[in-house]
Amino acid sequence: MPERTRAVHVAAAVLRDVRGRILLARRTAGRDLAGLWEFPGGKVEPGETPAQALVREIEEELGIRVLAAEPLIAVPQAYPDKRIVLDVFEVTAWEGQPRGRERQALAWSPLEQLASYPMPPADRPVVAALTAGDRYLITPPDSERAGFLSRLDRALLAGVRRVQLRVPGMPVAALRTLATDAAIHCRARGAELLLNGEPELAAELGIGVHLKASQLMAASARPLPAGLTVAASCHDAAELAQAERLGLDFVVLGPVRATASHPAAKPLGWDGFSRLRETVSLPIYALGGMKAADVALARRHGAQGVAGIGGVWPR
Ligand SMILES: Nc1nc2c([nH]c(=O)n2[C@@H]2O[C@H](COP(=O)(O)OP(=O)(O)OP(=O)(O)O)[C@@H](O)[C@H]2O)c(=O)[nH]1
Ligand SMILES: [Mg+2]
Repeated sequence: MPERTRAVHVAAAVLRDVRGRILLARRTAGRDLAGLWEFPGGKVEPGETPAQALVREIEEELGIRVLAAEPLIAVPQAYPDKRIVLDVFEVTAWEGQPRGRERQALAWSPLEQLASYPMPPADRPVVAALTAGDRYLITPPDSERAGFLSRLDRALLAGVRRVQLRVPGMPVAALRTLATDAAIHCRARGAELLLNGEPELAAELGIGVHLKASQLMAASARPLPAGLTVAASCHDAAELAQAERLGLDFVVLGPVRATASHPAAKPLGWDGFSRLRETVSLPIYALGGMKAADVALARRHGAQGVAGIGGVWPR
């Protein structure tokens, strides 16, 4: 595939019924990716904005009129024969009753069953945006224990659903105690805790693990059983490919911007982030100079959201 093939821009809709279920449509025979389930929508035509294409496609495919929609996530994805940007909107108001006007099957899926529908690769980050947290908090290296747990509680109250406990150099006994306490606080708020770099201790405690890039590249299989989250730090296409091959749940990719903590690393920028994002279908958090206020910007480049130490914690 030529490096600079222009991406096909696709507008697609998340429609929710009164029970919060999400509408999926099945791609009909004879088209690419036939039989897979997708978010209804289609290609943006010349002269149209993505929002206009959304309204037209949803009318054509479902016979309803979109009245209001907000951007959710735009996923750049490379397929063997083309590149697309899957630009997904949350439709917040519409008129009419959806029906398959192109003989496509429709299904209303509860959020927790979305991931069980076979979908195209570009849809995995969309499902993750609908079901997983938009911020991935990484603990500061000097986490002092008492102060740390109350700070963690504040973050959980602010809606954080994923936390990585990273305390370089802490002796394993102290780390076990801190991780146990942090896991209890996270669980109480429906959040998950991942332990940086210590798969054995994570398995013992029944929590997830976050692998360093070197551990990722040395691994030949997921270090934890299914049901426990495995994530990793990635910086390039080779690390992303390895994470996808091992079936990891998500990764962080960066640095997107220059950071004081890693002054030597060359920043990817958002364009660099997008070009790497499209090579895999893993959910990815953007790392490096991120603030909580950058979530929407990150999602416009196909990230689930932002990961970070300083800027992402509530003050
Ligand atoms: N609508 C839609 N398209 C998706 C999704 N995921 C995904 O990879 N795509 C890809 O986006 C591209 C455009 O979708 P489409 O075939 O619906 O385009 P369209 O409605 O304009 O139809 P047409 O070209 O058959 O007339 C296809 O290559 C499709 O495989 C998704 O969730 N929804
Ligand atoms: Mg379509």
